[in-house]
Amino acid sequence: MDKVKVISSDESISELSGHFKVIAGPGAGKTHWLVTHIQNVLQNVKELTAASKIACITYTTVAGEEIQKRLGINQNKVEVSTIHSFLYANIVKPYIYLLKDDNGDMLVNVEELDGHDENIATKGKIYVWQQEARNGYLTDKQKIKKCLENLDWKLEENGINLKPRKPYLSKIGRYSIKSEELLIYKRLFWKEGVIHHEDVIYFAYIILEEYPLLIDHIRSKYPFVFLDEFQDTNPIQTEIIKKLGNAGSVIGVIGDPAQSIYEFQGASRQDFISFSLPNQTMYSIENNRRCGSKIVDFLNYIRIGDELEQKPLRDDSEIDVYFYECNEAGDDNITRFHELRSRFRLNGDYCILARNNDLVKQLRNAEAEDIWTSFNEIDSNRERFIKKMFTAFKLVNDNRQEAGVKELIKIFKTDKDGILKEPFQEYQYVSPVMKRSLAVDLLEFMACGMVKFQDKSLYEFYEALSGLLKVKNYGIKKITRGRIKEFSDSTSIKLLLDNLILPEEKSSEIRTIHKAKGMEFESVLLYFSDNEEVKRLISPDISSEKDDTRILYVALSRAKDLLCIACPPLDTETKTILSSMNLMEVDLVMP
Ligand SMILES: Nc1ncnc2c1ncn2[C@@H]1O[C@H](COP(=O)(O)OP(=O)(O)OP(=O)(O)O)[C@@H](O)[C@H]1O
Repeated sequence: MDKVKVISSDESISELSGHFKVIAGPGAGKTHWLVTHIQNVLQNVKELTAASKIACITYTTVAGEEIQKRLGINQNKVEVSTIHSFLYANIVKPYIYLLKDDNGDMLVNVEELDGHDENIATKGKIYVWQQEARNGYLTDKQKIKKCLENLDWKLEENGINLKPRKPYLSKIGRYSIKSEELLIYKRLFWKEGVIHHEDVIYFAYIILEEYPLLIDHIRSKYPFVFLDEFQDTNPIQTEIIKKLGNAGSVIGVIGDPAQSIYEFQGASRQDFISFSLPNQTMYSIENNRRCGSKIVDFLNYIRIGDELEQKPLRDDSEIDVYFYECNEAGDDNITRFHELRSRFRLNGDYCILARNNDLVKQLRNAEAEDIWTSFNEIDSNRERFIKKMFTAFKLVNDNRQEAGVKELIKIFKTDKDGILKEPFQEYQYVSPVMKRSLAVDLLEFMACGMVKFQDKSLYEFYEALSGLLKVKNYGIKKITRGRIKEFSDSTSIKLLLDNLILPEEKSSEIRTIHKAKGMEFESVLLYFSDNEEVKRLISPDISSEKDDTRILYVALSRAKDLLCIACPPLDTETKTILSSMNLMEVDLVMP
């Protein structure tokens, strides 16, 4: 095995022109190290020319924004982006026109292509698909929808195949949906210029396979490519990065195998562990600068069996790890966590974490029913339009102004001549500059009016919006009758906002564990909905093929000072075991 050099997050490495891999646990300072390393490369290497840049790939846009901020927003020699944005901008957008279908036509409608989007299996889409795939004998529409909305590309020995994320999803009654049929579904979207998030990686791979000379072009544009959170890379992405490395770019990957939590998207901790390029140097950072010492001890217990044991560096935080019992998600359970925070005079940021979106909704007291799916079923154009508006509103509330404006600009979807699409009225032209100006107007409209609209209906909001756009000489189609009228009359703005959970949220206090990846909070409450989670806490398996223990580990390691776990009712034996693990029960110690 390669020799691993132990470094600290303050330590620069001297070899700047070779491939490297850094393995470090939570709170080790990986981001801090990466930013320093980039600065080091900028100052000291000669491979960077006027025409080339460092690519810094982060897992989320929020993480990228943080790195960009630390580098300085004017730092234009570094391109910070997610892997999807990087591959889209450098490979897919400029070269997808090269890919042809069996008839020699372009595989994707390039004129309509505008970023990537969800592939929502509406009733209309399923109908057209069944006509084209001649599989009208499949009757369970719910199952069909679930399968079509869970497709992903898998790298297998015979190439890349399109499959549902779980094999059982392709079983509809006594039939199985075949992969050719799934491709027909994808092509329906591609013909409209809509490519899915996962299609970006697929297309990038296929383009580079068919046109290998392009790799040299990308290598010369990006002589250095650094990837953070590489434990969650998917195999196709890994292959693309290897191609770049073998072509001559210096590849540096950073991550923690114990925090690999995207198995459902094809990531595996083993891929990170075995990722290797010629003469790659391995480093590890063993310190934990984030968490108090008792939390680090507890994290080491969960990580047992792994090579890395963390050393706590903070000597100013010695709060125990706590647990308490609760019946179900609700305000009461959260109140006890806040009591504990005030007992320790912790009034900084906090986060309440749960395993999935349904639990998050319960904890937020939001409706579990998916109101946005119903909206989409009834009127997908208006749903897209309103969803993007509300997403932008939430982004701005999260202090992400530029991301909010970008999101809003997307509601002005046009054809190649700049003519707006539904729900805008026909024959209205909009220029790119005008789109931005309208986006800013809409943001202002929401910033000033959203509080007043909270309890109003979607219909009233839409009417007010229509009035605003009219003043700017743009019209959206009126809602007059039918199911959309009923839906918009009976749905409040508050309900829509509460049920809109963004893929990345910076400031929401209650979120899924996956959305807390890479973040830290003064206090963390981890909410367990069933006893299986407690069993996992007692008998963790960090190296398992399944992600469960690692998801738990990611959650626990977000806490800087206070870590508390809310469990379902426990039997005496379990409580005794938890105490022997140095977990303190809140009721017993609270006054
Ligand atoms: N050299 C350093 N000096 C002072 N503080 C540091 C240093 N390195 C990191 N930190 C602080 O330690 C904390 C953890 O750092 P960071 O978020 O980079 O960890 P990480 O390794 O990316 O963790 P995770 O894997 O959990 O995302 C942050 O609050 C960061 O500001």
